[in-house]
Amino acid sequence: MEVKLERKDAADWSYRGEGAANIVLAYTGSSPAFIGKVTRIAKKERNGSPKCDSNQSVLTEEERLLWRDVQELVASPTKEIAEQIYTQLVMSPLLGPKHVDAGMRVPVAREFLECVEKNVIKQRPPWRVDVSTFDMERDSVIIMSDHSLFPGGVLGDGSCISVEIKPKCGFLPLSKFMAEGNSVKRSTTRFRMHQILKLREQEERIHKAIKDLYNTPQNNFRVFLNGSLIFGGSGGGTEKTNAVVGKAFEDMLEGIIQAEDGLRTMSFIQLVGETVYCSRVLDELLEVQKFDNFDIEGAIHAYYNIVSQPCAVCQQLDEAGLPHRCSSLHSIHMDESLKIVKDYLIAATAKDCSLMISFRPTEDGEFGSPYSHVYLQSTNQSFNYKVNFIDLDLRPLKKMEDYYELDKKILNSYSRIL
Ligand SMILES: O=P(O)(O)O[C@@H]1[C@@H](OP(=O)(O)O)[C@H](OP(=O)(O)O)[C@H](O)[C@H](OP(=O)(O)O)[C@H]1OP(=O)(O)O
Ligand SMILES: Nc1ncnc2c1ncn2[C@@H]1O[C@H](COP(=O)(O)OP(=O)(O)OP(=O)(O)O)[C@@H](O)[C@H]1O
Ligand SMILES: [Zn+2]
Repeated sequence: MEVKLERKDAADWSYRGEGAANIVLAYTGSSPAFIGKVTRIAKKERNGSPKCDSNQSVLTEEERLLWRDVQELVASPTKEIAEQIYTQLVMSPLLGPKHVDAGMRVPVAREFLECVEKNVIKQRPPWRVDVSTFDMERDSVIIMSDHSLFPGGVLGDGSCISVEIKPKCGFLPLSKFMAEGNSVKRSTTRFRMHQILKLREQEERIHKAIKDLYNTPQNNFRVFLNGSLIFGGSGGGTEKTNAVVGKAFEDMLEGIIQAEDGLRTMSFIQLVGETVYCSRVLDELLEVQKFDNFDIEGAIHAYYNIVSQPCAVCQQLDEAGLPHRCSSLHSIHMDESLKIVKDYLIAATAKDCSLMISFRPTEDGEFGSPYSHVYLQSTNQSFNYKVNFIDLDLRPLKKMEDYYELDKKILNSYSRIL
């Protein structure tokens, strides 16, 4: 596409949401090229380095080794291109191309980014504004389909309702490289244990705002009606939102779920459950999450092999006199280390991505729709649905050290409540 987003285009983009690394804006203008699209713009830490430093070379030497069988990724001249190629060539074949949209890159003027940043600042959660801002060094952004809508927009009176689910890790690790003292990992999910740590850190930080913890469903579940958030927070975490609750949510479902007052929310939840089940999309995701079959307690040793540094973990375990079987991981072939870490990082992407599932009531006599169908027995209704994975970003190799530290922190915090 031969367009560049300039300052004059900024007014056509409105805030949709954000995570730790990107801000997402929805198009509200009238250019046919952008109708039904969102843009995903990289952020950088305020007063710090970008989440992805655009001045750094795209991949480090070790990362180029790790991804050597994906030549296009290794040869990517910019981070945006690398991200897009990773989604397209690594994650999409694993999760199914039908459910993955790598988007397209569109050049942007710095003035566009500056102007959009000013326009949306009031809608951003203050705690995200405090830590991150737009990365003004970027010269392109990703444009992709708005997965909370069906292409072609809202049909007739038919509304489109979407849910966003961040499932996180769906299996319990079995790796023999996990320390005996950490056996709780075999029976309790990381998600559950991590919530305890987050709650503790949150409590320590914002004691006075404790009631927000009850009122907001973090970043694991959101609902959009015709592209507007109606349940859940827009920026992740525990911020207050304008989204509706309880009775108001029930009322909003009126045009979509044909159930009696008071029963629509339950039917809607049934619809989501049924779709997740029959699309089998979580099974596909789980398979990719299971690429992590050494657990971070095993994979970290392969990481030290790759970066050719003495293993800080073995050193600590030895100094503490803790028995472990990890030394054997330092005598494996380099190719094996590369495979362990590559698979771990692919699994990390799959453990953090989200799913967007959109529904619209099936039109009478509709034939040849490219979308799948689901039948909601409780209301005798049929819906078209589509499923998309979002946020399939490449993890930097260096993050292996953070993963190991966070794992320890989660276990320490959990052991305090046992
Ligand atoms: O480590 P986790 O499980 O806390 O996941 C991080 C997410 O936290 P949450 O889902 O809220 O627990 C975190 O999400 P939030 O900032 O909490 O919205 C990010 O998605 C982070 O990814 P990135 O490395 O910044 O691209 C995620 O980091 P990765 O582990 O996926 O690298
Ligand atoms: N293609 C899309 N269509 C509709 N909404 C989207 C799309 N992509 C992202 N969003 C919305 O924007 C939010 C932020 O996007 P995304 O998860 O990609 O950000 P991120 O910073 O990469 O997240 P993370 O914190 O996991 O790193 C999503 O939670 C979702 O609500
Ligand atoms: Zn080691």
